[in-house]
Amino acid sequence: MLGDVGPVVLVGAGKMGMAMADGWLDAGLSPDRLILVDPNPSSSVRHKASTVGLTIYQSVPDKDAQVIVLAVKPQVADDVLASIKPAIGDDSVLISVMAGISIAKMEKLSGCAKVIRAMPNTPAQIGKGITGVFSNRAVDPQDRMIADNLLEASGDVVWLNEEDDINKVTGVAGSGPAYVFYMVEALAEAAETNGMPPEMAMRFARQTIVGAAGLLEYDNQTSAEQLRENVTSPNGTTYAGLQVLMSEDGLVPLMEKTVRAAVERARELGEDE
Ligand SMILES: NC(=O)C1=CN([C@@H]2O[C@H](COP(=O)(O)OP(=O)(O)OC[C@H]3O[C@@H](n4cnc5c(N)ncnc54)[C@H](O)[C@@H]3O)[C@@H](O)[C@H]2O)C=CC1
Ligand SMILES: O=C(O)[C@@H]1CCC=N1
Repeated sequence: MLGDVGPVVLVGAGKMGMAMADGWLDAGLSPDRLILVDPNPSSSVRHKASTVGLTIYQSVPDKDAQVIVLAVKPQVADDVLASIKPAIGDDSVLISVMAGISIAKMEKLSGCAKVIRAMPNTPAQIGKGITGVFSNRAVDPQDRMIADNLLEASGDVVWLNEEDDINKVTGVAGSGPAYVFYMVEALAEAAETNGMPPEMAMRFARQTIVGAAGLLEYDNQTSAEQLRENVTSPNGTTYAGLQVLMSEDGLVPLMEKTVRAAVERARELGEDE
């Protein structure tokens, strides 16, 4: 699927960058068309690169790239945007997955005309991510197709109407996997409080979330609400538990506060410009 794409320069071979790179390689991107740039790659990334035949560069090679993907922390955005200039040609497309950093800032500091903001999540690593995407006007249908090909290797892709929508996607889906992993931790902790040994508590909590997520995927015509109701016997145990979780100060207001905090932080990261 990605046989004709590249060269793709991935700047930042960290958790998100490598999650996407795994998807691209699985989708047929040739390792010699993927250029990793990271001055400080982890040992697992170095191992992966040598296994697959990828070269890791200290800085961006002085050669026009078709696509440059920025997956570094927003805090180093200024330096990194200035450093990618040697790889930018007239037709290069810059795709940033950095939370908060605006298109205007990226245009200004990198000099790249075609800029796309994308917000993926780490399930990209197994092709089950979802990515929100927004581009500037210079990005044409051909560029969008290339971006779609790359991003679809990570899972679903949703093009957004406004740049601020990226901040909303960040708070819901970019950060969302962490909320679910924390739910596993919380469920295990509650199991322990109710008398289960720690190892057994984590085993039951983790597999319960894995199983529930699997059911959402397998039974994708059935709403989450219906799947919940399928578990809930009248006046049974689930009903008793949900009375707490669905109460006025239960999960909905907590989740609203959680997502609001993440969305506001995404907006703040953009304001530090
Ligand atoms: N981790 C996640 O779930 C998600 C992260 N993001 C975004 O992805 C970006 C990266 O986040 P993570 O992968 O979690 O961070 P990370 O810390 O795992 O990776 C960042 C990588 O950038 C490298 N780096 C630092 N300075 C560099 C430079 N000058 N040139 C090239 N590489 C450099 C680091 O050595 C590191 O390997 C952030 O902007 C974040 O907002 C977006 C969606 C989800
Ligand atoms: O925590 C963060 O800032 C990044 C963006 C979305 C997920 N991780």
